[in-house]
Amino acid sequence: MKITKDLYQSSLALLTDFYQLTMAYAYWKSGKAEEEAVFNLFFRKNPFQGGFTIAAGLDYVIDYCRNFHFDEQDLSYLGQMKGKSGEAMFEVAFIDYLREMRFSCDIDAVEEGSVIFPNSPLIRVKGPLIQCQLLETPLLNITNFQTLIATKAARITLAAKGEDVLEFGLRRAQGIDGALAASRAAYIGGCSATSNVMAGKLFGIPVSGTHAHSWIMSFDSEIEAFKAYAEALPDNCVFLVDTYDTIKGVEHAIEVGKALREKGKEMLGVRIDSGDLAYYSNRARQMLDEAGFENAKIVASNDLDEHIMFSLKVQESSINVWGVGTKLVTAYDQPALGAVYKLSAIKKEGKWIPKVKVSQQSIKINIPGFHNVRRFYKNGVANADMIFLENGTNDKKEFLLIDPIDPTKRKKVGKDWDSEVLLKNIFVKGEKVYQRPDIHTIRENTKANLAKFDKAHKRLVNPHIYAVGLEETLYNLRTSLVLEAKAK
Ligand SMILES: Nc1ncnc2c1ncn2[C@@H]1O[C@H](COP(=O)(O)OP(=O)(O)OP(=O)(O)O)[C@@H](O)[C@H]1O
Ligand SMILES: O=P(O)(O)OC[C@H]1O[C@H](OP(=O)(O)OP(=O)(O)O)[C@H](O)[C@@H]1O
Ligand SMILES: O=C(O)c1cccnc1
Ligand SMILES: [Mg+2]
Repeated sequence: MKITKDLYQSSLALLTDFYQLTMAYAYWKSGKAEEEAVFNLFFRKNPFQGGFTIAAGLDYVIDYCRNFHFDEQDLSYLGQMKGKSGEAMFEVAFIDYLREMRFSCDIDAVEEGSVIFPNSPLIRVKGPLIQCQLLETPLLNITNFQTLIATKAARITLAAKGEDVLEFGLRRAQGIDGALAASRAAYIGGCSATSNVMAGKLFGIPVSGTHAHSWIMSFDSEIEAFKAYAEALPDNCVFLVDTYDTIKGVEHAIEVGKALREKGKEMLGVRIDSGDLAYYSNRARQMLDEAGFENAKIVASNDLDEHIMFSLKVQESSINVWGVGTKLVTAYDQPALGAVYKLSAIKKEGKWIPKVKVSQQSIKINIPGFHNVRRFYKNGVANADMIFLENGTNDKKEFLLIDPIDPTKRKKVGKDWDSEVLLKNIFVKGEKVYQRPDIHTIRENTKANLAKFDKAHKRLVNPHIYAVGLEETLYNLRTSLVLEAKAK
């Protein structure tokens, strides 16, 4: 995909918070830069008050890491930075160190399109402390947004119950980057196509589109406009019927549809963009069916989201293609996922030392150590996720999972149950070992992965909480580290 290279033609190493560089410098000065560390990227709450989250953004993360280096322009920019006293902020020897720095971390991550839950690691980075630190901001930037949008798209596609959702968000998206990443993530989440032509070109996403009111308004009458459009694009006729009067608009579409049919072409459908979408879609369906256009689709748009779509389904509307823009690509009801990136262990004299950040709020206490996630299935249905220490006691017959926030919530899973480990090897010592699936496969995986979960976790409001617990050994380690830290 090479989005970074195609868009910026340069290094993205400075796409970070300044404090990552001040820490990087201080790590280097104090001789800690090359100490080995492990960081985990995770979020604390499913977005949109939902019951699941869809991972996205790994492809960008891979490109970012592979391209990770400071080029001469970056270095001269850093070299000229001055502190308050007017002296150079960073020593020349540090700038030289950055020049030679090459990405050499191990990265394990859940694949794009995976169903994921709060507190589980999404990405685990192990490597020189300085590199792990510098990756914090860009990895969060990429993952927070794409995961959020893929999740919103998955909710919207669930509400569409198998019908096509077209992503129409470009005009309302958060800038150029936001639009491109949103179109990509929306496709991963389940949308069928985008109106964003550049996203189509860059990512290979199907592109689709109808026409706007301006097309109709540029003619003296609606019928003339439909006829001219049919003349120009006989294979792409979805007529927007609501510019003046939706019912008359459908009549005009039928008239032009009949003329098209005489030429051996078929009208694809109509689009309704205002008014009561349930009422008008049902009227349009009836009129189209009576005129022999049973296969013509009814596309609806106008500030749709999963809740309005759910309601339109309950109202038995006849909409069968959903155009969704603003509320999808801006993640309208929750503008950030809130994922974080925390140090969980550091190696001292060849030994991993687990680390916790203590907080008054137990939700903010991170999970220490070198951990991974295992998903257990019962009769093919996902049952619980276990966060466990990779080098811990994993040879038990059954595992006790303890909720990281409320330790009274516990659950047992059998070792012999079907299960899979969610973090996959992506990079080993800076070398990519992961074969990226193409974007269509990722989209299919999202659908297949969601199908493994009970519908109680997928309902739009008040979902049943899916169990994610710390394996007992890890829970005990975390508790003892917290008590130890509090005693300090
Ligand atoms: N039957 C329906 N049930 C629930 N929501 C609906 C229904 N029909 C339309 N909506 C939604 O109600 C909102 C209507 O918004 P608004 O009043 O701004 O549009 P409008 O007046 O119909 O059209 P416009 O202002 O674009 O001409 C939209 O979000 C739309 O998706
Ligand atoms: O409503 P969204 O989910 O964002 O979908 C995209 C919208 O963009 C277009 O019109 P635009 O909103 O530009 O103009 P309009 O609202 O006046 O129709 C289109 O007709 C949709 O209404
Ligand atoms: O193709 C469409 O119908 C379209 C594209 C962008 C925004 N609204 C509608
Ligand atoms: Mg609009």
